[in-house]
Amino acid sequence: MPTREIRHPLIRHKIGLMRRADISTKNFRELAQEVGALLTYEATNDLPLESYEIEGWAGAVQVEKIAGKKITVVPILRAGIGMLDGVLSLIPGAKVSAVGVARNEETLEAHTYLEKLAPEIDSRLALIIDPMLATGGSMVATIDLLKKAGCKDIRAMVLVAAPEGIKAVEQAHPDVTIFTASIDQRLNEHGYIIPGLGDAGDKIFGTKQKDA
Ligand SMILES: O=P(O)(O)OC[C@H]1O[C@H](OP(=O)(O)OP(=O)(O)O)[C@H](O)[C@@H]1O
Ligand SMILES: O=c1cc[nH]c(=O)[nH]1
Ligand SMILES: [Mg+2]
Repeated sequence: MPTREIRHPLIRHKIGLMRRADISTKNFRELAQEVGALLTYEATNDLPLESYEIEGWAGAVQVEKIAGKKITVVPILRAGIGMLDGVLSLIPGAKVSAVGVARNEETLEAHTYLEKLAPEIDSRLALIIDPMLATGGSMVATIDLLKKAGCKDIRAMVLVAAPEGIKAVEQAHPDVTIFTASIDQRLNEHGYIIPGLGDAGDKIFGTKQKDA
């Protein structure tokens, strides 16, 4: 399914702030959660609703609720944790499935080191969150393992995506829609997104190196 770049003014504004080289850990963290929430709003736009009746202040009233779908949010550790509270602020009852994937900084290959999935994951909508989609290796590995566990409806939310990563995910998993706040220009020779955000995990956890 085609990747969706959400060009909402609030998102454009917040991503702009996140690109500053001198941004503080506090501000980067806050903005990652806020953009995570805004992407969640878009990524859940088509969830089916069902009507039911309640007793309102003026008598019986028809209201709506999300029909049937149970949701699991899947942060790709560690940087994905930086968007988790933003997503849960809109879907507070969602179960969280933690997936640990680390990218080898030399080979850029993704290595999965943790898989702690929610129960009945095969009947849940899975919302994967990770700030960065670079080569796409981490995202493809995560979608692979969710599909192996039986997930059928998988969506991915990333703050910034490189065209290379989008292509890799679309080729490996054409049924998965990517929601992103920005499609950036390219990857550099170290596999970092240009203009990008630098190392999102380091910025969220305060382990940022000077030149990252
Ligand atoms: O698309 P890819 O080329 O796989 O790169 C993107 C991945 O790299 C970063 O994580 P990293 O491996 O640095 O781990 P971290 O979250 O612990 O910082 C980022 O958060 C993505 O998970
Ligand atoms: O640009 C990038 C690429 C991978 N991981 C990051 O944190 N940033
Ligand atoms: Mg990192």
